Amino acid sequence: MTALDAQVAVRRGAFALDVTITAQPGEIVAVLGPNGAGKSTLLAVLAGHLAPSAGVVRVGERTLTAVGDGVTTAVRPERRSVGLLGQEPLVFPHLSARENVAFGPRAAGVPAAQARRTADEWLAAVGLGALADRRPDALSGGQRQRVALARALAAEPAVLLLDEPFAQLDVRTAAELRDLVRAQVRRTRTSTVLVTHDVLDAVTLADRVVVLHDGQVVERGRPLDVLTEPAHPFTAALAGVNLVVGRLVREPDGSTALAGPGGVRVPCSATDGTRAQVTFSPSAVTVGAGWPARVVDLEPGTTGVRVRTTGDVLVDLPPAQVARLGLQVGTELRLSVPTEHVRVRTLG
Ligand SMILES: Nc1ncnc2c1ncn2[C@@H]1O[C@H](COP(=O)(O)OP(=O)(O)OP(=O)(O)O)[C@@H](O)[C@H]1O
Repeated sequence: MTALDAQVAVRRGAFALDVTITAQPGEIVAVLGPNGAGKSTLLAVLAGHLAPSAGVVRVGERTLTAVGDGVTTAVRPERRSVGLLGQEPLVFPHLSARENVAFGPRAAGVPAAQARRTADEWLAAVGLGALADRRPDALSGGQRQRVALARALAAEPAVLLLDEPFAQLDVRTAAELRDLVRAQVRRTRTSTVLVTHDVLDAVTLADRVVVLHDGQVVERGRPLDVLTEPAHPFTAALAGVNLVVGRLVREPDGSTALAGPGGVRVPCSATDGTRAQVTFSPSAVTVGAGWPARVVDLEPGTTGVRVRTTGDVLVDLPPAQVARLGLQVGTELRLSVPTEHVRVRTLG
């Protein structure tokens, strides 16, 4: 099996995508980003549906796409050994599950009986051995997605592209399918790129993540590292932590704090004078003393009430405390965070 190695630039009016991405055999690399970040554009280039303005897509020794220096290589999508699993299962409605999965091997010239056997093995591998004769409309959404996964992998692609494949599934089915994808990608050692909005996909599946924002890579690394110490507001929001960028200042009592927008002052142990960012959990914020803030909105949180305050700082509070403080939009309050809950990164 071979690794994916791509360097892609796309210019489309005001939008510019610049990404380098690699995926080793059996590795799952998640591409995270908000709407319009360029995730689908990247997948379209990897799949061969879109020519980049410049760049190279290689799978092992094979060059699938090369644009630049007057050279253009563009291997057609069906010849790239790239499989795709999207939100909607890619299955033929008029074919049985077995015929759907056998389609790839048949198209590659495998004799019918052997292709059927391969299909049955794949259907067993995705837990659908007993349903091989059913057509897609007699299967549940999760089962159809299993057929689509089996179909994509039965063609033995070097690279698998996953485009939010769990988005339409209920929580339980999505969890089962994640397990299945992980197991099969590892078993077949397929280099895999997973595009998703969902942080759960990144933490449960990805070996590495690449975060895209406005077409640019704003961070990359192991999911745990990126989510523990996010460097970009989008990733901080995904990780459920506050991120404040500002300047480190000395307080009258000699301690150091980060002075951020909207009067936010987060105590932290660092040397003053430089630009820095701090991250801290909404549940670490205490109400009573500290910087002056105002309630911007309140919404139900997973463990209580999530209060958004000026400076875009989120505070998670138990409902009883919200009631006791009489919090509503516009209420003025003072906030603080114990230094030990604050991570500081100087920005130079
Ligand atoms: N066919 C197209 N023609 C022109 N511009 C396009 C086209 N498709 C996408 N765009 C633009 O390219 C940019 C990137 O879009 P893309 O669909 O790659 O983002 P995305 O990260 O996949 O977003 P989403 O999560 O909403 O699918 C956006 O500014 C979008 O408006």
